[in-house]
Amino acid sequence: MPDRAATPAPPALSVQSVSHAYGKRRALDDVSLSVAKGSFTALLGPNGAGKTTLFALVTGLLGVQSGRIAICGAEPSRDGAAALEPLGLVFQQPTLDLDLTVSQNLAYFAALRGLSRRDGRQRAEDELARLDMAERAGERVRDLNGGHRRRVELARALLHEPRLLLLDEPTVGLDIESRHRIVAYVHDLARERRVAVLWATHLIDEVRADDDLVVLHQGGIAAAGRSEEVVAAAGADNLSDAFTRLTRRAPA
Ligand SMILES: Nc1ncnc2c1ncn2[C@@H]1O[C@H](COP(=O)(O)OP(=O)(O)OP(=O)(O)O)[C@@H](O)[C@H]1O
Repeated sequence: MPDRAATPAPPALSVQSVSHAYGKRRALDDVSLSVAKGSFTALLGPNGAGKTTLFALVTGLLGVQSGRIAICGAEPSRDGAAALEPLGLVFQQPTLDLDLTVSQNLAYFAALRGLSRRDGRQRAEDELARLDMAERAGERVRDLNGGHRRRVELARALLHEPRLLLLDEPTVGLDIESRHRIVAYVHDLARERRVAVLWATHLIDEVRADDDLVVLHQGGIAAAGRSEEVVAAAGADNLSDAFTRLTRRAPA
């Protein structure tokens, strides 16, 4: 009998040798990375590095041209939409219905995810409470500020208890306090609730020394590892210096 205990669980996200081109424009070139359960992995890259393209491939918005992408061991391109079930998403652009209340937005999404009304309501209450948003449940999204809207999007992404959470530049346009709050909340999610997080950003101060880090530049991986190790390997004093060194080459 094979020893099942000896088989390690697959990572929450595995990207192997993925390349992608828009016509002749190569956006990703042989990218490999993985995100383990409980890891906060920062995908750090300047504008145009390929972060959004990578997210579009992982979420199935773009078809995989070459390489392999697996979510908790299942490949959407091979296993179909069911492979996307462990995935929670916060897109770069807000996608809430402004004319619905917070609760209505969450109830709609819970139904899409197949939760019963009762479970959906309970999950929404739990996530809103964790985000200090319980008292806003009955307000129209249009009346919320940007930071509160982002918290609702985060609650929505967590309703079905995803094992892998992807966030594409989720703090763009937020004030400093709201940014810090979201950054801290998602770090806690990874550490305490063991969610695997892939956080795309171009903002260095969102990355902590003990985060896992992938530096993407011109469609390729310029460095990867524990953030403090990437800094040391680049011979830099801090992540800002390391990032400057690693992304010095001018865009092609
Ligand atoms: N639909 C498209 N058609 C053609 N080229 C594209 C398309 N989308 C992206 N690109 C190009 O692919 C490259 C990677 O873009 P991508 O949006 O993935 O980078 P990014 O790191 O997310 O940047 P940003 O932070 O500006 O969104 C860029 O050179 C971009 O111009």
